[in-house]
Amino acid sequence: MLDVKAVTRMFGTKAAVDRISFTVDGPQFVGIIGRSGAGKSTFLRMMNRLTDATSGEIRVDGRNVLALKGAQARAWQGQCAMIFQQFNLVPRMDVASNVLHGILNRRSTLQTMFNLWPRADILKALDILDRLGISEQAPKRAEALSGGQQQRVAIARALMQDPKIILADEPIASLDPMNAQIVMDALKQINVEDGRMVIANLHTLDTARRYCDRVIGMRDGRIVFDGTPDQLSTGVARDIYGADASFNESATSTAIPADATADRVYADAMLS
Ligand SMILES: Nc1ncnc2c1ncn2[C@@H]1O[C@H](COP(=O)(O)OP(=O)(O)OP(=O)(O)O)[C@@H](O)[C@H]1O
Repeated sequence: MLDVKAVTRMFGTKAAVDRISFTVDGPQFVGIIGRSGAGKSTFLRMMNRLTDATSGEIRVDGRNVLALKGAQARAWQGQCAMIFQQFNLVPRMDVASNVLHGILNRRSTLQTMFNLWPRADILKALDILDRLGISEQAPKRAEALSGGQQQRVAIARALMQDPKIILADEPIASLDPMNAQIVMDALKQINVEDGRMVIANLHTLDTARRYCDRVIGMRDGRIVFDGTPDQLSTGVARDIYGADASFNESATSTAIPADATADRVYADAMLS
């Protein structure tokens, strides 16, 4: 489904991403970890075509999305929706309109100017907000919501595009542990229930271990680990982060309570 082949991005003489290759066969939840500057954001931005690659290919269902131009590139951006650490909502606009803006590029300028949305789209937006547990926030301004709620609005806006792939660049880095867990649960739910691939840059090991099917570790633009959460030992993590023997995992933790009860509730929710 996804085939990343020798993708490189140079900034001057420095390779921010250096010939990375990997394949993902199904709709997995993939976490990318690594210290600041490892190249994680640059990779996601290339995949979404916000940044051009210097060389390489990213094939999705056989098509090299890095070669798409103009309208085709914009259509691809709709199929791999991106969510960001800082939510990127329009703060003074109501929540429902923010969600509807996910399909802005499918509408005429006139419709947009008069804020005219087809009834079916409005109902779809409300359904998505309901699914994410925030439908009662629909009429409020986005800026009036908590960070966790705003990130769920951003996820709703992404879902409005009906994307195949969701790219999440440090989606919980600005959130407290409780909201971080709610947002990660929402992403996992979308991954499992809808079969959409999620690729998330994560800054904490415990989150990667808990939510991902597969973890890719980057260091200095290269992939230095590619495996399952079980294989992500402290020694491997130390390598990825380029740390010495004093490396302490808790330094990369958001301290989301990972106790047995929370895990069980989550597993039950997934199975029901
Ligand atoms: N527009 C740019 N111009 C020049 N250098 C850049 C640019 N964007 C990124 N870089 C450099 O590329 C390297 C990778 O940056 P990138 O943001 O992808 O890393 P990251 O792993 O996402 O880190 P962080 O978690 O801090 O965002 C860094 O050395 C960064 O300084």
